[in-house]
Amino acid sequence: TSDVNGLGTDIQQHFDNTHIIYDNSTDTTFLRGRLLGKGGFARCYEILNLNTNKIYAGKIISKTRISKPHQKQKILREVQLQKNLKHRHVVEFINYFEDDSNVYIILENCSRKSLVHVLKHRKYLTEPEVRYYLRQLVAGVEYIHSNQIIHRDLKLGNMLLNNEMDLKLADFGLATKVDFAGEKKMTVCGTPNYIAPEVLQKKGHSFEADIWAVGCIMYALLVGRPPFETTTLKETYLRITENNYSFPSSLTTAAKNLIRKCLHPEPTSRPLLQEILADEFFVCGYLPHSLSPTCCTAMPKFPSRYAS
Ligand SMILES: CC[C@@H]1C(=O)N(C)c2cnc(-c3ccc[nH]3)nc2N1C1CCCC1
Repeated sequence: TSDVNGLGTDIQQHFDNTHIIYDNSTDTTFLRGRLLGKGGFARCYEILNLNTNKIYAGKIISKTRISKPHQKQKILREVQLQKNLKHRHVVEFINYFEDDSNVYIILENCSRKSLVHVLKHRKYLTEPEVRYYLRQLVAGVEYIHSNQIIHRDLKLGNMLLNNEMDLKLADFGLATKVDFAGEKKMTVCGTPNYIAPEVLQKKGHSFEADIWAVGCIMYALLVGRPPFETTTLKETYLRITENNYSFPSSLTTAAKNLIRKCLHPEPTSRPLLQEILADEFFVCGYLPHSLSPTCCTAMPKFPSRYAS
């Protein structure tokens, strides 16, 4: 490809001019780049804004896939929930527009993908790394909860990393807005990955369901697999309702204690987000304020004075 707009061929490499996307609401032209993956109805691509030469991530949903009104409503709800959120650890919503064939959701690019990819390379992470990621996750969840939003699908695949290794909370496809204090949601339309017992049992759920997921995420990062994973969904759901999980001996007491608190079967007995950050696990261990990108593929060596 020729060097268009002085971008340099290193960036141009993923884009060709056979897929031009035009947003007439902002008179912006994009080039569609490489496929990043699929999420629900959407096919996700890297896209290049030709007006600014900036790269974004685009969720492109064919209108044939959302022909039924409730399917279109679901997309519009996701956009409604995400568009007003502005926080360092929540994926930035850039724009939403349509053309005759597709609906487009333009989002911040997170070039280092998700913690799923990190764990694929690393198997499991060191405690300092888990503190680093969890602190940012909790900050992002604190922000959305303060905006009366429950994410309801916190999982490694929705914890994305930008080029600077900042964690960004993604995918509000199962999220919901709490309309009044004390409101309990009775259903989720979709299947959360780290689903809390009260959601499974349809006993009414709220913000505490996200705390349960934080506990599952912490376990998965330290152990390399989720706490309730089995070969069948039915068996996994049985273990969740029975609160049946165990720790490998490799985990420290502080880590086990915090996970246990987050995975309490009684939602109101789980810690608040502020209490998680004040927990012994965070306070009595090294919390790096930055992480090298090499941590995506290789175990870091922290200065020995910061043992664990
Ligand atoms: C667009 C959907 C989703 C997402 O929400 N964002 C913000 C995102 C950003 N950059 C990326 C990205 C990956 C590699 C470079 N950028 N990916 C994102 N994803 C992925 C795409 C496939 C599954 C989830």
